[in-house]
Amino acid sequence: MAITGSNDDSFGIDVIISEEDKTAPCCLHGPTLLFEKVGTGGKKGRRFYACSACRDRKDCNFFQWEDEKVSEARLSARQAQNQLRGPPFTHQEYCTRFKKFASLPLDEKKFCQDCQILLLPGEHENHSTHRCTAVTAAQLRRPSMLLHPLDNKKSNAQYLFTDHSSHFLLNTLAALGYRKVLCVGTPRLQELVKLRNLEQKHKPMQSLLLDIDFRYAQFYSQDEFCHYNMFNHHFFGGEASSSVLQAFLAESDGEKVVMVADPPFGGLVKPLANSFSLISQTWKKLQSSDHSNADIPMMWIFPYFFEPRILECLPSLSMLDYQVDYDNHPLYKHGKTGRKQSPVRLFTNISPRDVVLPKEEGYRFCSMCKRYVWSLNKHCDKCNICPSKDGREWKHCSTCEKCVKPSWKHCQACGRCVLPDHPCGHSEGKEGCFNCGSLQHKHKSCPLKNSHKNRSYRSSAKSGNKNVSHPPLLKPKVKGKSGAARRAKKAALAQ
Ligand SMILES: C[S@@+](CC[C@H](N)C(=O)[O-])C[C@H]1O[C@@H](n2cnc3c(N)ncnc32)[C@H](O)[C@@H]1O
Ligand SMILES: [Zn+2]
Ligand SMILES: [Zn+2]
Ligand SMILES: [Zn+2]
Ligand SMILES: [Zn+2]
Ligand SMILES: [Zn+2]
Ligand SMILES: [Zn+2]
Repeated sequence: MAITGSNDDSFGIDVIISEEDKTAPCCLHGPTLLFEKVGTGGKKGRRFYACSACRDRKDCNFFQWEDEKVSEARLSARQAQNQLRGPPFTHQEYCTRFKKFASLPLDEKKFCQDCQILLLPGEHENHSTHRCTAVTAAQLRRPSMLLHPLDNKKSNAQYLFTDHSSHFLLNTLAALGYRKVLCVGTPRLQELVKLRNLEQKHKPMQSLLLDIDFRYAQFYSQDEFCHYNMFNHHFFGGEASSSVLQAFLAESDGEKVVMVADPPFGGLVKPLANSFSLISQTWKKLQSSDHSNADIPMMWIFPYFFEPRILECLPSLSMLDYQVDYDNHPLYKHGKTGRKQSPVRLFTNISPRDVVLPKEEGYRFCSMCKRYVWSLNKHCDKCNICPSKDGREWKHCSTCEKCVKPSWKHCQACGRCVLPDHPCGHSEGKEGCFNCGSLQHKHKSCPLKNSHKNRSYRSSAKSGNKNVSHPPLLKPKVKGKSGAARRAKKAALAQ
């Protein structure tokens, strides 16, 4: 069953996060998530468990009704299958292999493209019909260049930062005084941290990569990489692995930690927010009491149209105008000619005024908003904000009393600004609020309309409230392609 939507037009699917539920069955990707079909008017359907990481049945077809009785035989068959399909080597074994590999003469250093593995001399024979390439010392330091990006759009979506964007991120974090970077799904950032240390020009920084892509275990020690699923906060290496994170989060000698996460864009916001909150809680417990209320400083990299959903889950974050560029993304690439603007932004709890966006790339400081904004994001005196989210210059509509996308026109029949070719009269019926996507209210009573900081998902999750129910932002009627991918495409192609 697909997670982001169903084939039934009138249903959406909500994920239920409960910190107390330790009974979720496991698939190859750790504990599954509990989902619930939600009909129009909030009518609840039968709940089921499905894979947290894969939103395509083809990648992981785990499915179990919540109230389904599973026989012992099926449980052990499942367990056996999970073990069978795991990685070929343990992390410890990969580390031993890496040491051997690093000491080989250059002409014996080979990487099998087909198997995505560094080969030891005795193994060349077995891979003789495969595409094998030589590996230089420089390449060994850039695994993200050596490994083939996993391009499974729905689950892995390994879109790698351009050098430009990753340098911007790293330099910004270094300038803010962070010395430890927790890289959640950001292998290229981890690489840069290590390369920067080699230059010996700056104070060294530490980094720890948490990623589901176990191929990275070939290149990093157990203190530098944990096989981790960010949708269920699952450490595949068990407690030994989660204690690596714990040790990393301790800030000895005043070395400040920052977390940078770049999840696959099709990912569900609520489970991600929950995992990041759990990381923050671990960090908090290690802090001296005077900081106990603050969260771990973080940057969550995600498309701008998820802003309401992210802020609903993690109200202490705010979205910055910086456009994150990717090397291998067909739409979000910084082109030499006719640059297509990336819809991907930074969501952070670091004070926006402190994150200096580069002037030479067209960002400026808005003294009213006290943050750096994109050149086309002009301050509106009536709204008293720099309103643009998508990088285009927005315009003020005095009837709606807010700034709207340049392509929108005010429609009297709908009573709001919409695209000129909208299905008139239907735009705010079943679909609820156009401001935040909620089905529970219309935009006029949207609590996020003027301030998005007054609702807290986190407090209810923390207090152990089992069924924290949220207005689904991921629109219910998603068919085929992932909703995020569709919206991303739509947003990137000018309306
Ligand atoms: C959009 S890419 C981000 C890569 C980043 N831009 C970089 O250049 O370093 C998503 C990353 O998250 C990882 N990933 C995907 N699903 C994951 C999961 N369930 N848990 C942890 N990591 C995951 C992928 O392997 C990939 O490294
Ligand atoms: Zn799975
Ligand atoms: Zn091979
Ligand atoms: Zn402004
Ligand atoms: Zn305005
Ligand atoms: Zn209007
Ligand atoms: Zn209309």
